[in-house]
Amino acid sequence: MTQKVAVVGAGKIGEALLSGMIRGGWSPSRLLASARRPERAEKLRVRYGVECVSASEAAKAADTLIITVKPQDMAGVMDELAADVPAGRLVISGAAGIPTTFFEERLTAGTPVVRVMTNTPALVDQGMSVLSAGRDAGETHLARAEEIFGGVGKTLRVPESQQDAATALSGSGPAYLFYLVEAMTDAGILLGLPRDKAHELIVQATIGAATMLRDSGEHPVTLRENVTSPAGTTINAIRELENHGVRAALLAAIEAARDRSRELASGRG
Ligand SMILES: NC(=O)C1=CN([C@@H]2O[C@H](COP(=O)(O)OP(=O)(O)OC[C@H]3O[C@@H](n4cnc5c(N)ncnc54)[C@H](O)[C@@H]3O)[C@@H](O)[C@H]2O)C=CC1
Ligand SMILES: O=C(O)[C@@H]1CCC=N1
Repeated sequence: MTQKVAVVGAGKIGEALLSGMIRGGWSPSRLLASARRPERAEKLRVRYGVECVSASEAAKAADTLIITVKPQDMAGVMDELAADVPAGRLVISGAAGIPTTFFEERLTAGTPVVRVMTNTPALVDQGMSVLSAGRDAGETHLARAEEIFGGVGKTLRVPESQQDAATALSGSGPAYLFYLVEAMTDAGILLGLPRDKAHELIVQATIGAATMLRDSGEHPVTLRENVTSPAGTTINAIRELENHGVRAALLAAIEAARDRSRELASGRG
């Protein structure tokens, strides 16, 4: 396949994708990157052997153009490159909130657009990428996006109406889990453990629990019940979590993330 893929906005997510594609066997000669800062471009060149060009050059050369700039920068980038995207090329947006119509309105009529919400575990090939087709994108375009994002983890197709919810759950999800690990490590400190030991205990418990969630086929409630002995230690902790409204806090937090995604869509930066 001679397809060329360009990543415009090679920050955290853009770099995760580029590095994942290279780990997955893509030749750097089939990849292009566009970064705003020259030192960033140089770093990508040295680290991955990927050629760095302007956004508009990337748009002209790529069969598939992936745009991973911040939602607030998306209008500016599209002003810069939309006219340079040849008809029929695939445009993939990795931005939170921004709907496919935003791109369709700015690109040549009929340009296929796919919206993807990935997450930072893509850096370790454990990403979760949620894909939706825009008006003019079909099976081949979704399959091409899946080929790229599937190299750095799992993919799932959803209707675009579910993208803001997916963003709140799996896009932001790693941050909530890191936050929990951080708070649980503090709890270890409170109980007198050294920080490095508390960290190690929680990280391994997290990896073990995540593996069970993925591989055991059991419902999370069953897995939790299996830990929770009658008159044991765990139920005391669960009572405190309920007393402090942790479940309600998570519902409210994830709803707030969904709402922010909607705000970004309406241009409220
Ligand atoms: N960080 C995360 O966990 C996730 C982020 N996203 C989405 O990915 C997108 C990127 O997020 P991050 O990678 O975290 O941000 P970032 O700030 O690390 O990367 C964005 C990059 O785009 C570059 N950029 C801005 N304008 C440019 C232009 N005109 N030409 C070339 N490069 C330009 C910036 O210099 C920066 O390096 C956002 O839209 C965000 O909503 C999606 C899923 C997860
Ligand atoms: O916080 C954000 O806006 C981005 C989108 C999902 C994860 N990080």
